[in-house]
Amino acid sequence: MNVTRVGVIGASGYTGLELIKILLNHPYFKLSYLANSEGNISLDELHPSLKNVCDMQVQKVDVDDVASSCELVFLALPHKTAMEFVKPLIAKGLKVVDLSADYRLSLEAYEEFYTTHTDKKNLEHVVYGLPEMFRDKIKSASLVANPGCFPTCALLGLLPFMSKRVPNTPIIIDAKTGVSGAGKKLSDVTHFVNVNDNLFAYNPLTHRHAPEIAQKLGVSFDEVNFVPHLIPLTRGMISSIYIQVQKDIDAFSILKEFYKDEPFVRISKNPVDMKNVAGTNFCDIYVKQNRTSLEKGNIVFISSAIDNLLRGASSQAVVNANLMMGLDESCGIPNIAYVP
Ligand SMILES: NC(=O)C1=CN([C@@H]2O[C@H](COP(=O)(O)OP(=O)(O)OC[C@H]3O[C@@H](n4cnc5c(N)ncnc54)[C@H](OP(=O)(O)O)[C@@H]3O)[C@@H](O)[C@H]2O)C=CC1
Ligand SMILES: CC(=O)N[C@@H](CCC(=O)OP(=O)(O)O)C(=O)O
Repeated sequence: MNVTRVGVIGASGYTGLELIKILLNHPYFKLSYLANSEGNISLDELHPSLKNVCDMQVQKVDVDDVASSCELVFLALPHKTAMEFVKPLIAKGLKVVDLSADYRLSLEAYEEFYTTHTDKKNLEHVVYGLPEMFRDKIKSASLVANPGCFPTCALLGLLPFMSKRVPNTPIIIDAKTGVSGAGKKLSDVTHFVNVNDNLFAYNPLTHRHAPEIAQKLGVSFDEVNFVPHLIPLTRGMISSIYIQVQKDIDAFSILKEFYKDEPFVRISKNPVDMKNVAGTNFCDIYVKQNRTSLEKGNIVFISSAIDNLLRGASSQAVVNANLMMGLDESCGIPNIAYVP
């Protein structure tokens, strides 16, 4: 099997570090290029945890250097910055997995919830990188938009039940995330003193991930009631989801059948937790239906858990890269949780 040379731009960030850790152990990807905004620094100066593990240098990003060093590149960059690099990298024939939100939405929704799009051309052929939805398209994609962490967690919980949903009833997603979801930049909201011993909702019903969830479910933004909460832990995400479904369905059987061939979705008979997926690409899902029939149908409670930095970002990105390079999607992907 040929080895593919890969690069990470955004190597100093949280998802960049997770990418590096996975790629260093990957049997068919060779980490060949690392960059951040300033460069000229060794990887172990940026990430002391990698001392005596990897002695690579981190460069200031240069598109020609990326093109001569890699066949595939991961962009672990902030929104807006990512699309500035996608354009020239795709033009040079590289395959790109973009972890930012720049290519996840339609042009109209992106410009409403983010900013002006500067690379409309590549929006036309991008593939949304949720393998359970778009596996075949990902295999032939040159540009993959890696999903957001909340959308990954919510979509995997909701997808099995959308065909049974009572039309025009609300979809309610109450989600909790660890603080690493905000990236390494400092802010008052994510300051230790604000987060420690605390729990609060933010951007209720207006968060930028609601349109991403709605578009992939094929429903309107108004039907998705999404409220994220910040919780005082480093990594992990859990979504408590409520939807109304047709009467007389067997929710557990539907969930099991829907994911029976999926390597990275585990169905649980008990409510799921964050710890059992931390450090892995798994999404664990539990479902419970309310037996009391409403006039139109029953409420179903779905609980889904992921590691926001891995299934919500970096390990899902490497699964997508595996598919793009014709590899088994499980190749090099972490599957043993940080327990205890
Ligand atoms: N954290 C998470 O759980 C998730 C994050 N994402 C998305 O992934 C992307 C990365 O997130 P995250 O790792 O958390 O972010 P961080 O803030 O931790 O890291 C951002 C990285 O981007 C680099 N960077 C910023 N501007 C430039 C530039 N102009 N040129 C080169 N490098 C630059 C930074 O380098 P420097 O150190 O030099 O500033 C840093 O390496 C974002 O789009 C985020 O929304 C997606 C899903 C989950
Ligand atoms: C705690 C926290 O701030 N989390 C981020 C989600 C991070 C993520 O996955 O989203 P993107 O890839 O779309 O940036 C947020 O709520 O915006």
